[in-house]
Amino acid sequence: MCTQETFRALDAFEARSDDVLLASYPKCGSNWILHIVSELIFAVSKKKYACPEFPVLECGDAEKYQRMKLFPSPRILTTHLHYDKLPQSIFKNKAKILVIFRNPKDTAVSFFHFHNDVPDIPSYASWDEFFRQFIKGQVSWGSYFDFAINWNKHIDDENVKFILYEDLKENLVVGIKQISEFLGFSLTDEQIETISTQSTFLAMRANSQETHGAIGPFLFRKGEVGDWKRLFNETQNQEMDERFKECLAGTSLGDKLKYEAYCLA
Ligand SMILES: Nc1ncnc2c1ncn2[C@@H]1O[C@H](COP(=O)(O)OS(=O)(=O)O)[C@@H](OP(=O)(O)O)[C@H]1O
Repeated sequence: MCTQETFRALDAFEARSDDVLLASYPKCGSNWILHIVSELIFAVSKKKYACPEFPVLECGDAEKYQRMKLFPSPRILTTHLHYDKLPQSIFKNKAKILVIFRNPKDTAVSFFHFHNDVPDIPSYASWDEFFRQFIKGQVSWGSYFDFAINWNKHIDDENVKFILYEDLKENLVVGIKQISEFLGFSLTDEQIETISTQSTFLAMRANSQETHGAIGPFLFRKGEVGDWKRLFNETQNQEMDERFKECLAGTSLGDKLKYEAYCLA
């Protein structure tokens, strides 16, 4: 899905100031935010947002970026690339960036199920095997913690807004309002309510075959906070807690992730 040619071509990708980039480690909720931002754009422009390309910026053939030059604005781009691998034009041209984070334990569990549920991607022998690789950062798109450490340095950057999956679960209306304000949109409370109703897990899962094809039900699997409790054993909990402490405790992002609330049993 990410060839060397595509990566080389990506370096020359020309971002626009009205592009919206959704940056996240895999399984942190990028399809959720993509849906919300698409609906916000629809509410303000009355034009259904349709992306003719697979939305993940780094996936696809090397000619993809040429074709993308023809897309009307605003374009929504998603990426799982680490900060230092993003094309420079995103920063130079001041595209808006939403960075989506989710607690590392639920992220790992979601990632494991995705690998083992979806027929066309490699599966792991067991959860224990996946956990070992996840902690070492030897999974697709690398280490969750490296991704987080890099983004933590940019949490206060202009044109960047961090969103927490768990905050959205707690209060979707407030979350959508914040995203809308960050993007400079002005919507009524009623419009925000409508988008919120269409963006719940149940609503998105019910539509998932239509919106995402056969992969839909795997992508919209459970949508819960705390699912990690079913898979993590005591040693794995300790290992993840240690890693969090080493990498993120006391940082701005570490505080924002509310690890105590969401990751301690
Ligand atoms: N509306 C809504 N509400 C709550 N949770 C939601 C929603 N939409 C997607 N999800 C959950 O997000 C997880 C998938 O993350 P991504 O979309 O980032 O996956 S991917 O990396 O692009 O494959 C995956 O998490 P798990 O269910 O825990 O596996 C999805 O269910």
